[in-house]
Amino acid sequence: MPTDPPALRVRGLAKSFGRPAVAGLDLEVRAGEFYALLGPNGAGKTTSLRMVAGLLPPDAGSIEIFGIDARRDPIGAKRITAWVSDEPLVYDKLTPVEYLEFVAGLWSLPGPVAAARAADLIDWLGLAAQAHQRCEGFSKGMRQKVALAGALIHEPRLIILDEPLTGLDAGSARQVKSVLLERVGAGATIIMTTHILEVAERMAERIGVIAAGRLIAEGTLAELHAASGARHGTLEEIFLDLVAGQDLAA
Ligand SMILES: Nc1ncnc2c1ncn2[C@@H]1O[C@H](COP(=O)(O)OP(=O)(O)OP(=O)(O)O)[C@@H](O)[C@H]1O
Repeated sequence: MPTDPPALRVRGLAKSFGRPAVAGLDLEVRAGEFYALLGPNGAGKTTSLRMVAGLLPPDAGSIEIFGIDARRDPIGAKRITAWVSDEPLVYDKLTPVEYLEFVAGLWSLPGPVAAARAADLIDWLGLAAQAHQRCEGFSKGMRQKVALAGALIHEPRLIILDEPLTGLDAGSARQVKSVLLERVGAGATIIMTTHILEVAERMAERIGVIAAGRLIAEGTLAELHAASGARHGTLEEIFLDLVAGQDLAA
């Protein structure tokens, strides 16, 4: 019986900026999974995900999104993928409602569908009070929420987020987390980088650890604990142990 393809399958992904940033990354994320990608600063997380999202050409390697070869068919891959950067880009002169209408138009969503989804996202992300104000006066956190709503409006199957909770206050972080969990509940797959280990620990089904452009460990929290030399089972202990081991091996 044929098996469904994974949400993401990356093999031998490489990118160098003079020196290697991503050095032969292999990564597989299952359909419907919430996957957190951790790693020290400069480990290659953002570079890897930018290549997956089609924003940066790889030097080598393959990327498949739900079985679509993203290098051969970038448009097909982008159609089912969302990318949310940690530097949100929204159009200052538009209001959140106008911005969502605009993005929905790019995806050719029927008007009533777009309006219903926009209303839900605005409500879930706590943007109702600003829904008709221009984005130009918004804080970084508010822009981040508008950008997230824009990325989700076409109901992508794979949602890739780079540090989505950085700079959000506790209330906004909770709203974003619950929207993400709602999407996973509805069948989407999420890959998220974070330095907030508690978020990875609580939300992700599996966690991958990248160091020096390679995946050095992967699994559930229990599996990572077993693979590390950490005595205690907190993700912080495990992460620091795994990364320290990598430094010695380098
Ligand atoms: N456009 C670029 N030009 C030159 N070097 C780059 C560029 N983008 C990334 N790099 C380098 O590639 C390496 C990996 O960077 P990347 O941003 O992918 O790491 P990261 O794991 O996301 O780090 P952080 O946790 O600090 O965001 C770093 O050494 C970085 O300086």
